Amino acid sequence: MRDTLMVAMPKGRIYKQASQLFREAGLPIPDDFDDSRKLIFDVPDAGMSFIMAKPVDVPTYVEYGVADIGVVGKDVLMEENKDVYELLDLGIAKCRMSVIGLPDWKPVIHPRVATKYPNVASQYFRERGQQVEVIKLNGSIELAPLVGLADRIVDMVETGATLRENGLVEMETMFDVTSRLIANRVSYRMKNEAIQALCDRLQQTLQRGARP
Ligand SMILES: Nc1ncnc2c1ncn2[C@@H]1O[C@H](COP(=O)(O)OP(=O)(O)OP(=O)(O)O)[C@@H](O)[C@H]1O
Ligand SMILES: O=P(O)(O)OC[C@H]1O[C@H](OP(=O)(O)OP(=O)(O)O)[C@H](O)[C@@H]1O
Repeated sequence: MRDTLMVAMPKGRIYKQASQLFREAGLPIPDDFDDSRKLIFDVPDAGMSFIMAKPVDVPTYVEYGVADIGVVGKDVLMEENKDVYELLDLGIAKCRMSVIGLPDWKPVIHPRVATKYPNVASQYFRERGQQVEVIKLNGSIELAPLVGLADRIVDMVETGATLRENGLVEMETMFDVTSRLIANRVSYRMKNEAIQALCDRLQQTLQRGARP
């Protein structure tokens, strides 16, 4: 097995906060990674390499052991349901998963629910004994109730700006979301010392309150 610790980082909105947290923990991600189009970065001094993945793909890279550890939102972790260890709540990229609708929405027998998270949504309504038809979309989810594609949506809310600007309301908060550190099951055993050391450094940084 490789000695280098391979870390799957999500591109996009989590990356900025995750890379800042890693740096605060003394794990040297060079600044020039931030604006680069490169997908693999080696940091030999730290014995680490980073791969830049689409957020939804991070659990896949970790499950297959291409990456030993990864950073991913709890939303994606629940939706993808991969066979990985969840090691640490990093407390970054905070938002929430909610059921959203138009303010004048009236209950219907078999509502249509549009979402990027069909597994999470299906499970949520199933557990509540509510029969719904889940429609998978890939973005601009708030559009669906506005144009009559769906009665409700399940989506992320952070500032609430998207809801306000589109005249939608949060009907139920399903769960809070932050980013998590995850590990491949075999790597966790074979590289336990290195993974545990990294985990400890991140945890100490979080406890120092350097991060939210
Ligand atoms: N306001 C927000 N909306 C959506 N996700 C958020 C928000 N704030 C934090 N997050 C976190 O960021 C992750 C999504 O990051 P990002 O938007 O960069 O990726 P993405 O969903 O692949 O985006 P896109 O498909 O638009 O490129 C989510 O999994 C979630 O954990
Ligand atoms: O509460 P807010 O701060 O407005 O954030 C929530 C919005 O941000 C996300 O969309 P994103 O920007 O990722 O675009 P998308 O619609 O293409 O997924 C999410 O899907 C909401 O639409």
